[in-house]
Amino acid sequence: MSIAPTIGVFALQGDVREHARALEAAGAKAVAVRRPAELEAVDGLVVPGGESTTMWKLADTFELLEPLRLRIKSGMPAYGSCAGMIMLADRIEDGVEGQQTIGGIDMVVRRNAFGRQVDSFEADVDFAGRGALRAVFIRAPWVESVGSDVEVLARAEAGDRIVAVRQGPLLATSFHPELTEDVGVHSYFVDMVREL
Ligand SMILES: NC(=O)CC[C@H](N)C(=O)O
Repeated sequence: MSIAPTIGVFALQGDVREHARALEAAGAKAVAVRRPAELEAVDGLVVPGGESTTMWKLADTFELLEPLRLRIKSGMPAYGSCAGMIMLADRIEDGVEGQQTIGGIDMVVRRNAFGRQVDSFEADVDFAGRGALRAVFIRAPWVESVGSDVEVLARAEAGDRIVAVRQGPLLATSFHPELTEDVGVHSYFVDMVREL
């Protein structure tokens, strides 16, 4: 039996508790990450749903932005949902002026992309070929384009929109699996952390 990996949840903003619960249900030990020393101690990190502009500003103020970039550059597994997907994108569209991300995934993510049509909706998506998963979208971004090293794991809107991607140890979804009972995406991420 493998030991439970310790997975941090970026906890300066966002739906931290929901991710912690899903991670524990998927067999990990979840801890809150608010400072660089806490980041040092984790095997992987979740960046939750919330508001990416606030996350960026708080990460900068609490001197966590550079440590996050460094750990991701050195190969720490990370998973971002919704605002967290925006935070893991190398490039964003429709950000506020000067908005920065942690980066790591070679993709362009459009903020609030679905939001212009409807603020919030649910849909079944086929995640990583594992069959239908109920996906909750809340003022969600979509992935506008990806680099050649990025694997597309899920699409929505009849295949038109990329809503889940993976690049090596980095995973991102437009939707919020932490808001449903299905821990499939968190289990997939916990397995990624175990493998690395
Ligand atoms: N539910 C969410 O995480 C929404 C993301 C938000 N629209 C942002 O730009 O950060």
